[in-house]
Amino acid sequence: MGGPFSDLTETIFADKSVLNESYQPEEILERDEEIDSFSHALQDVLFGREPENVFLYGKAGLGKTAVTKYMMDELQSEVAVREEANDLHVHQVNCNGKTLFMVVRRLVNDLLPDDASEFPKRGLGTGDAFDELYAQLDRLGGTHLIVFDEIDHLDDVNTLLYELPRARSNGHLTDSLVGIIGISNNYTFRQSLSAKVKDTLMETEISFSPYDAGELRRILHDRADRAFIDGACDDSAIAKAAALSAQDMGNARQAIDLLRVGAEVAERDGDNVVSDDHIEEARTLVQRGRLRNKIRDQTEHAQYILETIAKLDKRGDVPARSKTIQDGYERVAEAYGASPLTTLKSIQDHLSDLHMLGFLLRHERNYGLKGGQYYEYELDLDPDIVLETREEIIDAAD
Ligand SMILES: Nc1ncnc2c1ncn2[C@@H]1O[C@H](COP(=O)(O)OP(=O)(O)OP(=O)(O)O)[C@@H](O)[C@H]1O
Repeated sequence: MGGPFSDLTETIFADKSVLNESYQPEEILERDEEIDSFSHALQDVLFGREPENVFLYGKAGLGKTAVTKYMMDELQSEVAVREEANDLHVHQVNCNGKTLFMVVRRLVNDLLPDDASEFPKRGLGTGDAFDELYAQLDRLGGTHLIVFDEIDHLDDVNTLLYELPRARSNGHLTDSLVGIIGISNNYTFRQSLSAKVKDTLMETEISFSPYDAGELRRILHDRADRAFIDGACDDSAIAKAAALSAQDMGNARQAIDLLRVGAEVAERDGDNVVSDDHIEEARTLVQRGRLRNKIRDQTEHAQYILETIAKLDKRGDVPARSKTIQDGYERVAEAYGASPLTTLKSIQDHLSDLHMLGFLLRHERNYGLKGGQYYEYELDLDPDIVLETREEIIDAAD
């Protein structure tokens, strides 16, 4: 008798890692113009001059990170064979959830020699961290490109963008050159900068637009050729994954996810070719996965409220008024041993946030002759997803 794995003799994958999030494609497709502007902005690096600052804008999954990584690798190889070019150092920091001090400190710690002690978390200020950063950049010398991912999340971004580009002219840097690469999902980021920074920040802006179905098809074909053994993926499956993602934000990450999950479904079913049907099933699974993550990201009380509305939904008691939801919410919170928020207003604020985030539908009602209005709410997603996700969270906490 065979064990649980003994039936698994065949696989449709030649190299499944090609479909992983961490895979860096050797070739970037369909982004020639963006790569062109990027090379222009950075060309000074090859001549030992200070590069322009570069800001990349675009929604999720449009290739900003992949293009940046590709450009940095290409620039490194080119610098290696150019006499006029300085040594090139590339540093990367994600700004999400960090203060300016934390970001500068992170850069300092990445730059410090291995045997040096870390820059302290407490006791020194942002100015000290900048001084140490300049000292380390100069110690290493050469050209430094610093990639600030999710730069729009940084508090006090104006100080960063005022300080760093001027470090040389202000005499803080003498032996090194520095260029900033900022990545942001938010197209209005530039408008939010102070006038002083806007006027003086010399930068090239590159905006990444959503991929259309044809572009996504070519990106997926290229991946599929590497990921699958010959003939293991129908062209129509690729066209379907591309079309679905093009309709929904033109996100390449989503398209690749659909292909990977579709292939897993095919494997699970013992089919040796990935077809449209597998992609269709993958669509539901990927959507559910995304919703689960979105629910997990909510605060504890917002999750209690979602759970309450899911339970009301199962009983057929929706749409429901905020007072009804509050009553149910109090029971749910207490069942988890939490003290419920006490005011109706705080529940209404949560309901309004959850509506804005797309979890809830909101219906405006009138009191009739008395005049005045109120709202009723119901879930805009399958209540089972909410209840299952809550169970998973509780099980994991046990
Ligand atoms: N033009 C492309 N050619 C090949 N692969 C691509 C291309 N664009 C995106 N990808 C792939 O799609 C996925 C998402 O791309 P990437 O991480 O670069 O997006 P992003 O714009 O940085 O999004 P986010 O803001 O969510 O980080 C990655 O796996 C990446 O390799």
